[in-house]
Amino acid sequence: MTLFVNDLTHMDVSLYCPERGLVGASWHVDVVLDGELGHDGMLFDFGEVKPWIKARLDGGMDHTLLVPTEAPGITVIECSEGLCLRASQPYPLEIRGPRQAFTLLPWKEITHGRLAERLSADLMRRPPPRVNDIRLELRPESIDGAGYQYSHGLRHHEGNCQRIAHGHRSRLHLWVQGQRAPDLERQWAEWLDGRYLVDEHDIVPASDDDIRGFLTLRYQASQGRFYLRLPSARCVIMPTPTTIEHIAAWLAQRVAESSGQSIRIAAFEGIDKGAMAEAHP
Ligand SMILES: Nc1nc2c(c(=O)[nH]1)N=C([C@H](O)[C@H](O)COP(=O)(O)OP(=O)(O)OP(=O)(O)O)CN2
Repeated sequence: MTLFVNDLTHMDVSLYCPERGLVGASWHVDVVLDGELGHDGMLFDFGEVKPWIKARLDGGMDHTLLVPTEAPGITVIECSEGLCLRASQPYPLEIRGPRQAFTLLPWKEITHGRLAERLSADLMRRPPPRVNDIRLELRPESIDGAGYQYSHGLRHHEGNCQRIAHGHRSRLHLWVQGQRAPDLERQWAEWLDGRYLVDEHDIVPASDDDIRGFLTLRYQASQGRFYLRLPSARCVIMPTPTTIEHIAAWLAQRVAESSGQSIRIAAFEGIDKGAMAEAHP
């Protein structure tokens, strides 16, 4: 018997890409299970399959930085924080943090198809009773308008969002005088795409960095110590934590000031959730 659960949960990660650098990603998670029916006529109670798989993903790859360790220019070593990733292309980057904030993949590049195979195999290591195959699929959200892929970390978050390099692929909706403004949406999404969103309180003042055009961020959170150094040109600095509420309010204000118009915004954080804000020039 085959059971399926579409859109069981979402995965939000950042991945290191030798062509694009640090990139945020979000996927729908669809799952198919094969096995034998029990005396209750079920393969696996939907009420149990969902939390079982979500817990395995949340405790594993979700909200980690995915690192293709065979990609050119990558080194990963142990350090006092846990692991240290250094990359030389497309720009110099260093990220340090506790081990659980990284997923190391012995590959040259990361594709969501390959990740899904790996997750399916991980789930099958300890399958539930009567389940003899699990196939998981990671499905990018279909975004017909403007979208962008950003990375960030929330120092004050008690859960996995404290990890300094996790991210999202997000829609952006803007309204001017009650009408959606697709050109403006595209313009701002393009500007944000591939950026790291910085809370200015996390920046380590370092004059050398300023001169060389780099930013260093450092903070301590409940999972451990985090560190990130990357070119300032890849960053957008905000005066607040980069929660989606602050991103929405800050972006609405920037768009209003630059366009000279009153703006309403829906800023998504990954798939199907986010914050709304309004601003006036
Ligand atoms: N009110 C807010 N809550 C949370 C924010 C936020 O900005 N405002 N941000 C986060 C994290 O950044 C996180 O990356 C979001 O994680 P997500 O996976 O979307 O959250 P859940 O694990 O709760 O949801 P699932 O998609 O069901 O896994 C967290 N909270």
